[in-house]
Amino acid sequence: MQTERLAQFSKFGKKIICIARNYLDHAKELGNAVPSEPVFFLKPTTAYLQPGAGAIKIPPGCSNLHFEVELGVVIGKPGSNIPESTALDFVGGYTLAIDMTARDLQEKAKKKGHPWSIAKGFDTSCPVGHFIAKDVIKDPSNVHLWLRVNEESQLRQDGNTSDMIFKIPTIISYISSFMTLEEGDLILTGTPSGVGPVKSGDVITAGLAELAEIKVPVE
Ligand SMILES: O=C([O-])CC(=O)C(=O)O
Ligand SMILES: [Mg+2]
Repeated sequence: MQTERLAQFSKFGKKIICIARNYLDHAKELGNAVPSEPVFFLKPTTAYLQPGAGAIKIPPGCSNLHFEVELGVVIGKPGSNIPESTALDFVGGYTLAIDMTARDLQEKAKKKGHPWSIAKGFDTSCPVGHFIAKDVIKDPSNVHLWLRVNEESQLRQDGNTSDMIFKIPTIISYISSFMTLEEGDLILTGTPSGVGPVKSGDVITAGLAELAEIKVPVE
């Protein structure tokens, strides 16, 4: 049964494709230009940190590790050159994901024009929640995304997918014009503002409205 197979998306290891700068406030907070078409990068599947599977491990040489809470879209069937009009048919479900980023290593790479592979793709850089069946999220372009550090009363990230610059159909259509999407691929749709650093001993709690919540320690 497809739902059972998709529920294992983070174990059968397909692509993790991440959209960058998809929220105006986040592009601004890091001083980045607002993109005129989607910008994306990849994480290896070894970046997955399964729910409850332990801690985020700070990569070597990183002293500024940032969290980025994001809505993850799990692809349900293969496709390439997918038109926007049918793109949502390729969505198999959703998940909550954190795009952990070694911000200092990313800044260094940006300055040199180097790829972001280490900054974004180190082991444990993609903590995920459980699979959320497609019909549970009726409107993926209106979902509350939030993130808290430790027991702080103030949320660090408190956004809504309604603020995405490029919506899910555009993202799927654009990616699939270059790369065939496969069942079990995960697309991270970008982070809202409020990204910031965590250190060893912190605990990140993040959620998608009341639909999903994950608690991940940093080590
Ligand atoms: O590192 C960044 O700011 C790009 C990114 O992943 C995002 O916007 O979600
Ligand atoms: Mg991100």
